Amino acid sequence: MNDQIHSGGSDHEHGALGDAEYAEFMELAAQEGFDPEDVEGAIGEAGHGPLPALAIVGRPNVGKSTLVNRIIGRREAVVQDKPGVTRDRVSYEAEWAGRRFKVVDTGGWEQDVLGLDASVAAQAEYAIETADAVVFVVDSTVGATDTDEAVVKLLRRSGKPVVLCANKVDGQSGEADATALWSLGLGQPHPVSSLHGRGTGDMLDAVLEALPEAPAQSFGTALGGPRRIALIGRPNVGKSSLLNKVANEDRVVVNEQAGTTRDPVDELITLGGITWKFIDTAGIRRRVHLQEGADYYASLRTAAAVEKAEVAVILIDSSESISVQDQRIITMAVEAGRAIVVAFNKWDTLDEERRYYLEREIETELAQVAWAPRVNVSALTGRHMEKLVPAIETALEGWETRVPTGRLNAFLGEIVASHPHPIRGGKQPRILFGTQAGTKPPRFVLFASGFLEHGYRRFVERRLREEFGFEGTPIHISVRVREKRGRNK
Ligand SMILES: Nc1nc2c(ncn2[C@@H]2O[C@H](COP(=O)(O)OP(=O)(O)OP(=O)(O)O)[C@@H](O)[C@H]2O)c(=O)[nH]1
Ligand SMILES: Nc1nc2c(ncn2[C@@H]2O[C@H](COP(=O)(O)OP(=O)(O)OP(=O)(O)O)[C@@H](O)[C@H]2O)c(=O)[nH]1
Repeated sequence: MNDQIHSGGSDHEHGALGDAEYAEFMELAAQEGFDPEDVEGAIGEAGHGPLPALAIVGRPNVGKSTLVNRIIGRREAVVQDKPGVTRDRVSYEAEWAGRRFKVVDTGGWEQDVLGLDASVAAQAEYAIETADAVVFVVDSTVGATDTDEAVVKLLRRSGKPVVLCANKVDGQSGEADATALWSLGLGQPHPVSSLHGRGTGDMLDAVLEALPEAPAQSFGTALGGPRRIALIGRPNVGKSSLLNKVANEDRVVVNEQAGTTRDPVDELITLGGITWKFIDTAGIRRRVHLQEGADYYASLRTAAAVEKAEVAVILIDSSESISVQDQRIITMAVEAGRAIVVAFNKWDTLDEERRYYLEREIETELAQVAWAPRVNVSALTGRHMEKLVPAIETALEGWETRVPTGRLNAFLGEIVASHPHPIRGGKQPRILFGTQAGTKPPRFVLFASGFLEHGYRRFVERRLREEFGFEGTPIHISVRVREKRGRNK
């Protein structure tokens, strides 16, 4: 029998809405003919804070991707891209028994470039760094291998809760193979068939027990610790130099082996009178790269740093053309929903001509973050270092901005009146009302009488930015259509 993974949103999250605001909003939605449960679900979905993260770890071919697909409730393979390339997207939202969490997929990563053990160790390391709990998948038809044993050591050392998935137990006869995995010393093996869904429900129940309600690294609040910055960019753009410059001291370069547990990698640095936490500075300072798979490790580190940060400072080498790799890094930060500052380094090297071309490149290549504050700096000369902190503050401010529902609806009413959606098939879809259900980054839910075209959504986003700021932050807009109950987008 198949376990039913999606159980529907039945929790009572109000998102960023206050109690009175929420009650008023629900009344409005009911008047307009929306199903209250659907509206509540939409607000809960858009309004949630950072979700706890569950990583799926295991050797190649044990069935990680199949399991991820099953958990997130999708039939097609998650990972169609070739391994070896930076994967821009590694986490997916999932829900089980009314609880939401992120699933971090470590399948399909770079197995040809790295040796098997190195690749699996890197996955495990990434998972340990970013996850709140881990599902360790073993192919029970094969049994525990040396590679599996090595991963177990890493997982044990991390202290993170681990749920052992004995996969490929497609029927009763496989149960004995699962039982044999007690030998790994990770506690009870959960017999599962990711392919058919057998046992996944019981395993997910165990996962929910292991997974904290909120991530260990919840976003800084007024009371929380220092704001967290990820300083990211492709190799050689000047990350170490910039870090040294802002910290005003020379640092020891640390040589690290991937797959070893590291000592503190984050660093507190006081800038502009405020203490900030720079994430994974060890990775930044690391100079001696492994020859093979260096890009792979670099991108894993970047992804991990972005996961843990609130704001990403993306460093670009302005002396060189903006590359696909720069764009991938930007996409990673945007998709993770982080506040973003773009810093153009090595400004001291620019002549008139390069400056001209750089402006053109920015227009064409960096359109996806046209809203991010830009600073032109030189880690070498110290040029404009003092502009970094204000830019970071601006981005964080945009990231945290919340527009009250009343004000938002006045604004939506105006744009609907002045710029109605084009008529399609004799009908004119209208935005009826909306609310900003979440912040960090801002998340809006619009309720409409019909499908809103992509171009119109873009227009609404542009107008939202003009009206309310949101500098330096991605914005999420989801749309609920009245006729189609329970459908998003
Ligand atoms: N019989 C059986 N086969 C399974 C099960 N889960 C996965 N498989 C098969 O095992 C193979 C590998 O599955 P994937 O999900 O791609 O494995 P992976 O661990 O993500 O592999 P990498 O992406 O290489 O790391 C596929 O042919 C799956 O169909 C299962 O529960 N039972
Ligand atoms: N002219 C100039 N050179 C710079 C500047 N910032 C860094 N560099 C040089 O660029 C090179 C790379 O700098 P790093 O700080 O090592 O770059 P990184 O991004 O940390 O590099 P990885 O460790 O490979 O990721 C070094 O030779 C620096 O001296 C700058 O503002 N101007």
